[in-house]
Amino acid sequence: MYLEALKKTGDFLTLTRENEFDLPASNFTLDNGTLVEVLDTGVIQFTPQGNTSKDIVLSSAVHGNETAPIEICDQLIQSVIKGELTLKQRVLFIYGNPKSINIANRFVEENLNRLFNGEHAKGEITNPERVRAAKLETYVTDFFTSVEEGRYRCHYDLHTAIRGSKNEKFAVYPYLHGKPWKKQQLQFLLSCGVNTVLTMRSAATTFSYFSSFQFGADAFTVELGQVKPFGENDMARFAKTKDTLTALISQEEVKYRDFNAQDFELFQVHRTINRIHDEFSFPFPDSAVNFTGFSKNALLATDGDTQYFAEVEGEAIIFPNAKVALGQRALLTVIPMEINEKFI
Ligand SMILES: O=C(O)CCC(=O)N[C@@H](CCC(=O)O)C(=O)O
Ligand SMILES: [Zn+2]
Repeated sequence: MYLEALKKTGDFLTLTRENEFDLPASNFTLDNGTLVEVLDTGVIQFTPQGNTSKDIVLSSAVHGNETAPIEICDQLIQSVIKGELTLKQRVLFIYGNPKSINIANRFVEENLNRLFNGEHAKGEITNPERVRAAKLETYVTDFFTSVEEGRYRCHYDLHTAIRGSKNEKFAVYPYLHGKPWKKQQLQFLLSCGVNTVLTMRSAATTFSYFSSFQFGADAFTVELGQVKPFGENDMARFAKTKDTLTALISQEEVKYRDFNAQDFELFQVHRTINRIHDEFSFPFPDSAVNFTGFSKNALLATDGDTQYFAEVEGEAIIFPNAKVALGQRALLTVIPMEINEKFI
């Protein structure tokens, strides 16, 4: 069995990579009383001894080539198992797509982050990502619902972006269906080094939307920088994120700075452009970074015979990707947004 090696090294990432699709469940208890439960490959749950008030999900490798978040979670998991970091809260760590880590690709057959909130079960298709999405939904559901109601829930799904970005770190706030946005969450993000937030205006099939919508968790997709292979991440650039996550899981209550609207750049999604045709292109080069703004009426994308033009002065591009599967999101555009009374 793998437990003896895991207890010694804390290296759950290697264990996950050696078992791309399945790993038998097992558990053990650390000297400090924390229960460690391996639920599956890439899924490990920690329950500290004594009272806890928060249920925290930290996911990475939903896209396998986004390595910096994987390295951050690897460091956190290792220090917990080695007894160097004592938890004060329940935590579920998830490496989303182990096989895609090994092949250093965004996904194996289908983008995992388009399969949550039940999307994995639609249609006749079966593939590794659909199977995994169903399992991950179950693990998260059990994690949030196996304890008494009313506890605090959050889920930070950590990513890095394909392109460079004017604003290096930014977070996607899933659509809240009219519920208020939380200033305290902006403060948490700022402490992570993330001062830029995009608010979504519609439901999605992302992992963060799933936890937000189904469980009322404070949930975000957090973009921490640009995609790089293992060994090429400058981990100093992620120190604030790692320190803030460490505090979140190892303290009873974390104090953030007082809220100041000027610390943030907020955007709202203006529109989503899906790729419908094989012939889909952007007029800008691959070097064009996220948050590049366009003049009103400038061409943004061409899909078959349809041309999309900027509708608003300064409309800015996020996640342009002309190679997505047909029917999927090829571009988001955003416009600035004020912090108003809908933030509490
Ligand atoms: O850089 C890119 O093109 C994609 C980076 C990435 O994986 N972003 C997430 C955002 C999810 C969300 O909208 O909350 C994704 O596309 O899945
Ligand atoms: Zn990603």
